Amino acid sequence: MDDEQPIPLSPSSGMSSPDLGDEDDELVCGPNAIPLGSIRNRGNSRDEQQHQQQTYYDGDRDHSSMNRIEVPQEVLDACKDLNNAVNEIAISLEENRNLHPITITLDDVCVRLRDTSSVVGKALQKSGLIEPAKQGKKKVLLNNINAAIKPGQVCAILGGSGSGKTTLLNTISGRYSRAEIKVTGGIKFNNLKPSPQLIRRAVGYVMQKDFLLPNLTVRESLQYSALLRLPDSVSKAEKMLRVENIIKELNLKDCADTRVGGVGQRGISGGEKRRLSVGCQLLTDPAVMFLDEPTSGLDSFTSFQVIQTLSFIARQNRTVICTIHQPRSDIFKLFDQVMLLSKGQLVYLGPATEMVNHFSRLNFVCPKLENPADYFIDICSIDYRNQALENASFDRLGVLVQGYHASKTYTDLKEQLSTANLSISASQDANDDDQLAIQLSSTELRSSKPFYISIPIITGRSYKNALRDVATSITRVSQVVSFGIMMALCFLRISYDQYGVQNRTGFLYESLSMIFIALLNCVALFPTERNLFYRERNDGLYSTLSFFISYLFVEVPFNIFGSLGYACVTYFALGLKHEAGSFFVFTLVIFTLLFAGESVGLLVCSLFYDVGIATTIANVLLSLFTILAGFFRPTASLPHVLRYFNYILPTKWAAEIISVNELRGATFTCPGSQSLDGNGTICPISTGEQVLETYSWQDVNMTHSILIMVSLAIAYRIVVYLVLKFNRKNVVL
Ligand SMILES: Nc1ncnc2c1ncn2[C@@H]1O[C@H](COP(=O)(O)OP(=O)(O)OP(=O)(O)O)[C@@H](O)[C@H]1O
Repeated sequence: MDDEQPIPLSPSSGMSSPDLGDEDDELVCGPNAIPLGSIRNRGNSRDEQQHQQQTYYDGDRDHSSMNRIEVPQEVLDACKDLNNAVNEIAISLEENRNLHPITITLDDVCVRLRDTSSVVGKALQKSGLIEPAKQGKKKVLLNNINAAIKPGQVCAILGGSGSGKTTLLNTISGRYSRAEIKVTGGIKFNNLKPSPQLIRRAVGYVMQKDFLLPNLTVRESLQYSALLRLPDSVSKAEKMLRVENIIKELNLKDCADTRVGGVGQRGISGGEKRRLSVGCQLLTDPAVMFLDEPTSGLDSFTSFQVIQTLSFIARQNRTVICTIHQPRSDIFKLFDQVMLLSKGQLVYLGPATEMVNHFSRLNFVCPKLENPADYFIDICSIDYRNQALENASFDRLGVLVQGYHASKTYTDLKEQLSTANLSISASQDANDDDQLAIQLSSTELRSSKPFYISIPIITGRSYKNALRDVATSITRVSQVVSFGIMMALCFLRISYDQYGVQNRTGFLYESLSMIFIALLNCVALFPTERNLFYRERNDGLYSTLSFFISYLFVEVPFNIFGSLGYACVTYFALGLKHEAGSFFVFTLVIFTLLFAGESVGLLVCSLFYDVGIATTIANVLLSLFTILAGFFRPTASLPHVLRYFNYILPTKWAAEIISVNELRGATFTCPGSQSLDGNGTICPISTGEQVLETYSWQDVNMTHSILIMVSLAIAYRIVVYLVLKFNRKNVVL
């Protein structure tokens, strides 16, 4: 490996930008002095390294003297020392980089959907009232897959839509729900049968979609990823060095300090995003990499570059498996092995270069000018346009599968698998996990970081991402404050006459809208963080609790600023009760409403992946929250079911607290026509208690209600935590 020559990552990289091993683009002094890739490419001789440094320094001195700038000898010495230290780390990292090659074998692997229909569902299906669910049919997703996938090669899983590519990739990488899917047969890594949990911790998996934080740069994304993925035994300097190395190896140098970008925000290109996602996984130097549709959504040139990158990383003794829809012909040539699937069956597994001959032997000759990948996928696909075409395509598939089973490639493979089987136990053994773990390097096996380490990292990352987006951050706080300004303009200087009664209750009711504002904010901002969290939790980087607490750390300050801003703007402009205690209670209620609204937002976003569905459901819920708060219909007059429901609404408690807070002890006048007697003596409402009585709030115990409101807000958040932790159904893998 040490003698490997660099492979240009793109056709252009060799021309316009320097190659991986290019001397000129390396810094001599600084944290990224000698990237690992370039050391490997040059060989590991320290003398050679020192010689190169000396040459550079000599050159530098000449240059300095040309410009008549005297660099003090101590500075040069210090620089040299620093550089040597960095090189020492780089060389030791490289020497420790001991990738253990992994061969993956699949032995009669079958994947079926479990019957997860409920008792009611089954009864309805039986009665014919509803269509039988796919699960109810125990659908076979993959049928008797046998394979051996070797290191140092790119194995591409090809097939039409729905042929089972992603299912196969997820099955091999241990990313499936046991409750939904039943896997039989042997999935072995170096003839060991590790548990899906160990596989998930050991392999790199790049999903179809890139989940990255839009306001971080490429370098920062990798740095945070390194801090989360690499074990604490690796020093921070080493982690950063790995990042620089990945930037270089994946040709991300030009965009290293560019923000990733997101919806409506310019950032790096789609291909660079893909490479960044690959880079995040490569940080732990995994011996096995899985990639689901790494070229999806990319133009053909960028797709080519991405597959070239995969070819490059596979040559570092890695086992690289990717699914791909329809590769163009020059991409097809980059694959070493191809697995062709149709309807969950293996139609071919072998070298890409052998495919044309194999299918020709079966009388399926690829036309000269046609892309072989297109041709092979076409002949395997099932044509459902009419019964005759469907039957014909199933017959053709039968011939292709039989032809593959009769081929020498298949016979050799079966022989290889049966020999391997003799030496291992048929069932998964805990020992296999231990043995495979020994074969993997210490950095390769990811383990969940304790919360006291992960929380500061995730929180720092979220803050950076949130504060960089100045417009969103300002909007987040100013939305609440702006609403306060609007309220202040509408209800400016509320008097203590009869109009003041209505204006007060109107303003207090409107203040409950805080719950909506928080919800809308959450639905707009949380999904990006959630998707990254799902991905990183799947990678086993940290726990739900760490994410949950770090989200609180980011959210609570925004809510504090927002509630204080709203209270300051409205309280004095409207002339509400001039008491410090009342101001504090009002602010606390607003804060709790924001917190509860955010909880509802988090809850629906955790339950429903689709933002549209989440928003609709949350809006319906929140309308109920405000309608049932008590301003329209007192709790006591509600039907029984709604009354109990009412008790678990923070808005009910918030409404009575802010009303009692403002109205208890208040007195109202009724000048002139506002009075019942016409001369201002008998007022329709003369005390705040009278107003409270109309809502049945006259006996409210403030301490009691505040405690319930705060407890409910906390309880909502705990429900959010439990849903985030246990509901993994909508998690996109
Ligand atoms: N959890 C599941 N529940 C129901 N059906 C499933 C499930 N997982 C996979 N399938 C079905 O299995 C088949 C294979 O799906 P898979 O996603 O593996 O196909 P694919 O080849 O990756 O397709 P595409 O290229 O369109 O992504 C499809 O018919 C799909 O509907």
